[in-house]
Amino acid sequence: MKIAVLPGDGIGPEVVREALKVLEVVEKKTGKTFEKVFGHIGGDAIDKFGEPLPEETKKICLEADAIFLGSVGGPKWDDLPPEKRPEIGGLLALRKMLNLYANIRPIKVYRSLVHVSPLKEKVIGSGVDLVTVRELSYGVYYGQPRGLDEEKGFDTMIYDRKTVERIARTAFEIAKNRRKKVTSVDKANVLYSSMLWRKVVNEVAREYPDVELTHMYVDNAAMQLILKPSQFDVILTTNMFGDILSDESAALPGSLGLLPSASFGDKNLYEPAGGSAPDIAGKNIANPIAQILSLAMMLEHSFGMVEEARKIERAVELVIEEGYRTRDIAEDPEKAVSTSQMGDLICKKLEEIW
Ligand SMILES: NC(=O)C1=CN([C@@H]2O[C@H](COP(=O)(O)OP(=O)(O)OC[C@H]3O[C@@H](n4cnc5c(N)ncnc54)[C@H](O)[C@@H]3O)[C@@H](O)[C@H]2O)C=CC1
Ligand SMILES: CC(C)CC(=O)C(=O)O
Ligand SMILES: [Mg+2]
Repeated sequence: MKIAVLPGDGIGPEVVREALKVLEVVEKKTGKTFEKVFGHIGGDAIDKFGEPLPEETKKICLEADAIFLGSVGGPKWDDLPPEKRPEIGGLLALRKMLNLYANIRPIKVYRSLVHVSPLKEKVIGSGVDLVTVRELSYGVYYGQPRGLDEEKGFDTMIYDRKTVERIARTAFEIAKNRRKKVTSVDKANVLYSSMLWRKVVNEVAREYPDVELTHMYVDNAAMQLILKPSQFDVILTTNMFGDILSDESAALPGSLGLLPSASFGDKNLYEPAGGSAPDIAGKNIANPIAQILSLAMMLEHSFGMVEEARKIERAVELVIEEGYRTRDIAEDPEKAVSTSQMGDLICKKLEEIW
């Protein structure tokens, strides 16, 4: 069992370190060992190799059974030409290389965090448990032609039938095992690519008569997520809309530091939904939970370790229930625990409940 570990930039190395501590507990308890091969991506790789996705990193990823990533980017590299930047030349290039077509971002609001949410208790307390299924390898982040000069910048949003069918099936399959509701989010009143999206999603829906499908325009969906988040079960959407709406969904429990993700393709990749958080990097205050829950998703989806994944989720929930908080979710920042303390607390709890 080989894992490519790419900590990346900003808070990436800090939160990956905590997740690997949790993996150590799993190894100790199960007697299974994972080979971890570390690689460089993003700004970290630019500084070391002069490019955001070096050949060595590609090789490490292709030889691994799963990829575990922190995050990339930061102000230091923002002025590089587009294709050399950590985000486009690093992360997006890696996603394309691995054909990562589906990005799964589940979010739950823990009961003990209801009051941390910026929303009123009567809105958030009614039960929020949703998953964004985001198309990850096409759409406006990849469409050609695209270009930039002093006078003009342009991108192209393209979706073809095959791509929409594939991600729609992923969403319906996930919904089958949940509350059986898919909300497909598009902008089919304006965008041609969304018109095709909606048509194809309707066709795929016929294969899943037990799953209820509704369509929603993205502007309304952004509002409904805040107004009545409990109406959503599975949100099926495009690359850019999913990027935006999933960050918004992280605001429901109160922090991006709680939102994990799994991306499925030729190889699976696991990373928190948030970025490198340069505003808090290097201070040992970032929330490691998104990275730790991404680890749980990796154990479940890449290594079939479902029980172990549930145990990690339970340990996280119990530590939160006991009142421990990193600064992003703390009512009183003075009482917040650090990144490494939160990692230790989760490890200790995991050992206790194993
Ligand atoms: N997957 C990736 O590697 C991503 C990379 N980025 C890159 O990250 C850099 C910063 O981008 P931003 O727009 O600021 O997005 P961001 O997601 O890094 O941060 C947004 C806000 O959420 C907070 N936050 C994020 N993760 C947190 C955590 N674990 N604990 C506590 N607070 C957390 C940050 O402190 C910040 O206030 C940019 O270079 C951007 O391109 C952005 C999104 C995803
Ligand atoms: C480089 C970005 C597209 C990453 C991002 O914001 C995301 O995947 O959520
Ligand atoms: Mg994003």
